Amino acid sequence: MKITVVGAGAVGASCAEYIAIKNFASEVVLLDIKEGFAEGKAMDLMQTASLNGFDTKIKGVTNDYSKTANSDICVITSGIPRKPGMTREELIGINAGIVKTVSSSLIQHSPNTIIIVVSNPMDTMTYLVHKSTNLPKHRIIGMGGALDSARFKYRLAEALDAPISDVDGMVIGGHSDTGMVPLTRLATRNSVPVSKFLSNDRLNQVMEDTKVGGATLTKLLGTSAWYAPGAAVSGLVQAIACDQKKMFPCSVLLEGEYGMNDICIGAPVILGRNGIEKIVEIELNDAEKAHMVESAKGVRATNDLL
Ligand SMILES: NC(=O)c1ccc[n+]([C@@H]2O[C@H](COP(=O)([O-])OP(=O)(O)OC[C@H]3O[C@@H](n4cnc5c(N)ncnc54)[C@H](O)[C@@H]3O)[C@@H](O)[C@H]2O)c1
Ligand SMILES: O=C(O)C[C@H](O)C(=O)O
Repeated sequence: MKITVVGAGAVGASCAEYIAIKNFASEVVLLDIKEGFAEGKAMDLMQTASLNGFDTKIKGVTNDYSKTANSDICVITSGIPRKPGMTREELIGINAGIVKTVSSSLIQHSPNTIIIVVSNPMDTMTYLVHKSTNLPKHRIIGMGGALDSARFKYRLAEALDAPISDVDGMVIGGHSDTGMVPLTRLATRNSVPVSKFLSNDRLNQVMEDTKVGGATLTKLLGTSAWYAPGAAVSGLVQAIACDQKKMFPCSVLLEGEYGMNDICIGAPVILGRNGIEKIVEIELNDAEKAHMVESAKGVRATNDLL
């Protein structure tokens, strides 16, 4: 199993590290445009192999796509991150050009690859990859919902004063400060709806804290987060590589599902060796449906900027 990660910055390197530590891939190629940067990150990571007990070979290359040839999965993290006070949508001007060029170069060398898009604004970048390549829809996956759901579970566990392993929950919709749809109605602690333990006000607080999860970290760090994003990407990569048939909310091209067409937005999918093996349609109530419609409006407005 060969995996390429484009962008050896904070998220790309973290993602490569988690993939290696989980020890399911034979090779990870880390590619960056900055001379020597990916080579340095790869060497540093390889020097953790004996300490962390993995055999995955991590190779770094400067913009040489021939070294990515025949990758089973390619992850795109190249592009600029936001600074405090910015929205993800403001990154479109620079990141659209990068994502378009990078996806085309990847496909030239790995025509059968599955692409995972991470660069922001992620739903629009995923849509761009659909529009600018001829890859079938099941081979283009946007990562956002897996991260947002992890943050939702963190906030739920905090509110419940419970271990995170007791908590389950999912965030669908657009990966933006206003567009996320945390499904509080369906969240549980050991199969018991969380509304049994938390007031509506507390649940609303959890929902709002989840939606601004990325912005909160950006304010604290001065740039956007990387550990949880890297771990979330590695989870998707592992589900595909190991044919796990796991369910994650991912940005996926909808063709009628959730009453939407011609948009990439977060919805639950089953991930296995073929990429997106199924889009799961869950029954939403009227408020959740309205939330999804609003979320899609925001994503479409950003798509219109392409
Ligand atoms: N979808 C998500 O949930 C999620 C989570 C975190 C970050 N992100 C996004 O991921 C992107 C990367 O974030 P980061 O913190 O790793 O940024 P970073 O600046 O640390 O790393 C980005 C890397 O991309 C490289 N790069 C730029 N143009 C390139 C090109 N044409 N080819 C190859 N490499 C190129 C840069 O040299 C840099 O090393 C940002 O757009 C950020 O908003 C998305
Ligand atoms: O917040 C960001 O800009 C980065 C990423 O989308 C995140 O949610 O951490």
